[in-house]
Amino acid sequence: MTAQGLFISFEGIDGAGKSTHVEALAERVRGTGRTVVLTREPGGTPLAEKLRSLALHEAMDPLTEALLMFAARRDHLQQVIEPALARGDAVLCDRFTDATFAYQGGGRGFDWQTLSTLERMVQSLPSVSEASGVKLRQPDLTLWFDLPPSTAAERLAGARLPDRFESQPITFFEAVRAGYERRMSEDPSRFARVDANQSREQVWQAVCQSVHSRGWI
Ligand SMILES: Nc1ncnc2c1ncn2[C@@H]1O[C@H](COP(=O)(O)OP(=O)(O)O)[C@@H](O)[C@H]1O
Ligand SMILES: Cc1cn([C@H]2C[C@H](O)[C@@H](COP(=O)(O)OP(=O)(O)O)O2)c(=O)[nH]c1=O
Repeated sequence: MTAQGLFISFEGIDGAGKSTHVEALAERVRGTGRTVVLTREPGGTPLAEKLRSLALHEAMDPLTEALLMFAARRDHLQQVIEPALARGDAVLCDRFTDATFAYQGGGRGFDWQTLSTLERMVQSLPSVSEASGVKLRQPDLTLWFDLPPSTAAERLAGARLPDRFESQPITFFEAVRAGYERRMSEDPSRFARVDANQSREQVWQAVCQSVHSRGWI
């Protein structure tokens, strides 16, 4: 019997504090004896990293942007995520599909239903039987680092050079945050909302608590 893989995604607006905790959580999960694959979206494969650099730096219309995100995801799923889960590894991913719904859907106002159609095309798993219907690859847990956009902007000021998304106004990030909220309401049990408006140590405790309560660390 193969061990079951574990898939955890990290989400939130830019500057919410996700990246600060990814490596530490990876270390905790490694401590349970699992191999950890630490990755990110858009990106995670040579092709997807090229698509990332286009999506983050070139001007384009919202449909092109959404298609690039899903094209990068498709390659990432096929080359990295699915093989890792099949081996029984833990995949820790800095952003996944919820970011597309939040940024392209919420932030850009791109059609939610079209994103759902693309999600089904890109993330469907081979069905075990016809009766079992189409299953989609989704994270086992999504840690949503929730922070008011004004606080995130303060944290990011001077921290790094802004890309096409990070240079957006606060109203854009309010809409992204609402996108995450909507996405969580559609599948609440998959999400743990982490109050990111606390000290690093308190946020870390909340992250550990969410993963520990599921028996994974
Ligand atoms: N709890 C916190 N309190 C204050 N600053 C923080 C906190 N967590 C992270 N930061 C800082 O905020 C900035 C953005 O954090 P980062 O982890 O890069 O965010 P993200 O990956 O979500 O964009 C970094 O400079 C980081 O050091
Ligand atoms: C995965 C994904 C990311 N994004 C955006 C969110 C971020 O602003 C940007 C890159 O994400 P991120 O890796 O968090 O940026 P950084 O390395 O600067 O912390 O891409 C989308 O718009 N849609 C998506 O589907």
